[in-house]
Amino acid sequence: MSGLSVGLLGAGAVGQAVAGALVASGFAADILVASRTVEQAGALAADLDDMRAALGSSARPRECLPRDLAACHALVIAVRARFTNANQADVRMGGAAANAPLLRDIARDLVRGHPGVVLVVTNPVDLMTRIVGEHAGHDRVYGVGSNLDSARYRLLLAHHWRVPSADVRGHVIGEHGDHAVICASTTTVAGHPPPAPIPLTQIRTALNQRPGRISSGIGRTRTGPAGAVLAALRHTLAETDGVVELCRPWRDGVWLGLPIRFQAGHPEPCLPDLSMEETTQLHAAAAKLAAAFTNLTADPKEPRP
Ligand SMILES: NC(=O)c1ccc[n+]([C@@H]2O[C@H](COP(=O)([O-])OP(=O)(O)OC[C@H]3O[C@@H](n4cnc5c(N)ncnc54)[C@H](O)[C@@H]3O)[C@@H](O)[C@H]2O)c1
Repeated sequence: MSGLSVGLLGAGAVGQAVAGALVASGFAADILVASRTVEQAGALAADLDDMRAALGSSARPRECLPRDLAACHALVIAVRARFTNANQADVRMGGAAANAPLLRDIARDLVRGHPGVVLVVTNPVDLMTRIVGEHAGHDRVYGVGSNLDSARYRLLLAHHWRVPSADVRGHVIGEHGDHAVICASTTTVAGHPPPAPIPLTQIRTALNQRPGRISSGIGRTRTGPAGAVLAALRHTLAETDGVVELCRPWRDGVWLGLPIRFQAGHPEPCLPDLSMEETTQLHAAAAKLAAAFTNLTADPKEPRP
């Protein structure tokens, strides 16, 4: 058990799964939960306490007000504004207008001056992470999403080739959404080029359909994202060295998913060599995110930082 404290804002599906993973893994000593209401936060803290007692874990979960998250080593933002998502395609973008003002307020009230790492989960995560990073003027803000896409990609390929998923190396970068870029040209299996061409269309379709398939069966995706948050915490808080795909600033101020190499918590982007097609796709993702961000900030309700 480390002496780390992790603050969680948002006690919904993802927040619950992240909190459960934190208690079960023993990653953090203190787990602080805040949400839209103190009742929600208190209910999750009580449920986590039951888990802690059943497991004999020494983690200390407790509810708090959002302002009490200010001193945590890491703050995980998994809130979602109330809205109905009418998007059939580009589903994550459907939350942009509703979530942006909420994230801007959180950036101003909680993230500005926060001493620790800040992980943003709220979708569309590349836009929301940029809002938080820019409005707070905080340089340790990361968005979680491309590492989940990458984990799913490696898993799908491992199933396809019937190899252990740990043998598959490869990244999904760019947007955590419809403009995700599969880095097929640098994907390897057990350190070698793939045994056969990657069935890109099939894999892309499976990646696109996976969240919807999970949500239609169990309501929301939750434990997959929780795993991605925990992996991000381990790297950003210097518990593990290695590469993880997270949303960070790229070119011209655009934030998108990139492989980041962490050494003792220090981040260094490490973009692999891209084929011409992958380069074109990454630029298209950046152009889409830049335009979407401009649209959001052009809204008079969403002033520029
Ligand atoms: N980046 C990823 O990989 C990924 C994966 C899954 C979900 N998500 C996103 O994460 C977000 C959360 O998803 P969910 O399924 O947990 O949603 P949810 O609706 O189940 O939970 C959202 C929680 O946020 C709380 N909340 C709302 N406004 C708040 C405020 N002002 N202060 C504090 N808490 C507030 C709500 O009370 C609720 O508990 C969504 O935007 C979702 O799209 C991202």
